[in-house]
Amino acid sequence: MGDTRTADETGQGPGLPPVITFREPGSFARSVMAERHPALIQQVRDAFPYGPRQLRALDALLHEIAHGVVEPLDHGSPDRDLWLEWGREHLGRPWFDTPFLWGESYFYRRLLDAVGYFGEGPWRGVDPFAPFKRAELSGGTVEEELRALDDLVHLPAAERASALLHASLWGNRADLGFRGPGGAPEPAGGTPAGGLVADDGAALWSLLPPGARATVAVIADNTGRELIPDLVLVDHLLRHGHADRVVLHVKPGPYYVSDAMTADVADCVRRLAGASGEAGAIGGRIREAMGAGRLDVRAHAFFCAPFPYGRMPGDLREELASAALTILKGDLNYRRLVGDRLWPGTTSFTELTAYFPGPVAALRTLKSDVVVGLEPRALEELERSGHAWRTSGTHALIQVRP
Ligand SMILES: O=P(O)(O)OC[C@@]1(O)O[C@H](CO)[C@@H](O)[C@@H]1O
Repeated sequence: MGDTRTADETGQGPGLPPVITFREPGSFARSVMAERHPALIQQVRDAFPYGPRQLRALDALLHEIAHGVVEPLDHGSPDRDLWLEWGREHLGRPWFDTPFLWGESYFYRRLLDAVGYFGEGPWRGVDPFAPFKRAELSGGTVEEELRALDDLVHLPAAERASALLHASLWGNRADLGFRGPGGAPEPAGGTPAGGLVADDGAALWSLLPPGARATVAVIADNTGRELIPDLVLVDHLLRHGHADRVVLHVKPGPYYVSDAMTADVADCVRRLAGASGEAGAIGGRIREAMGAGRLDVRAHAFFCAPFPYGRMPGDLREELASAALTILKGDLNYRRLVGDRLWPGTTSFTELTAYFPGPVAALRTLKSDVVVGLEPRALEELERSGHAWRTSGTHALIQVRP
């Protein structure tokens, strides 16, 4: 069957670089659908004593991805109609023909259907990724990272601020979806292996002068080893007057394995508050800030939608417009911010994000092909390195559009 979709429907409009799909043999996106997703289905299958219904549904999803076409959500799924609309151009086609962003999002939504997350049965509301999140939170690496906070207490404020910003940035490297079979190995802990390919850290701090009574929005990404340093940074912003109020935006449901939901925020705050030393003190202050409404948690449905931020609904746009700065964490948020396309690396970050309702800072380790805003010389050097710098999580960036 020929492709009868219009340029608009495929996202391959004139003048724009192609939208990334799973089609390209050897591409990173293809490896996600061909290897990472099947491995994840297996991991979830192994982590729970599911009944025959869930097991059959997981096997069917696995088979559908490899051999079938994209099927709609189950009858009775609360958002079936919404996804019928969102998937108008993709349902009934092979999974590998869908855009990377849409197909990946829909995969996670289908996984939730398969395990009965929205169903009427006993598995309703049981996060299929909870065992992985829990193991990370109680592991030795988090323990070490919490203890390391004691070393920062005596640093001058500016140095501490910079260290905490970088901890939040590199926390994005600790991504549960990024490990295990089908995922690139997590770079060894400790110091980052690569460097920053862009560093607008100074511009970020200049947008948050102490005492400005600003609201800062943080669009969170992963829980655990990423959300903990995010919360530590939030504490610093509130404590040192860089922000008067912080709104932490999390996902309304399980997504991309380790993405933070409200329950995960609660677990991370509990983990911090239960620790000794500086970590415990930060945990106590975060609890207090939440109780006083100085740290608000929101879980807007759009954060699990398969679209770039250019399509954000009016209420979210209005909310972000009122922030002095939106800090946007992680790789997927970056893809959604600039558009999941094969942009030339030197495309202007400022121009691509001009639509965003207010000043925005992207904090992201590089874990997919999309990157913009690089200096031509830096890009040349990276390309010459022969290293998988775009996808391996060894490099990171801080990009700001004031
Ligand atoms: O948004 P995050 O947590 O930084 O990264 C999510 C991620 O691991 O998932 C996708 C592949 O599954 C990639 O685009 C990206 O690297």
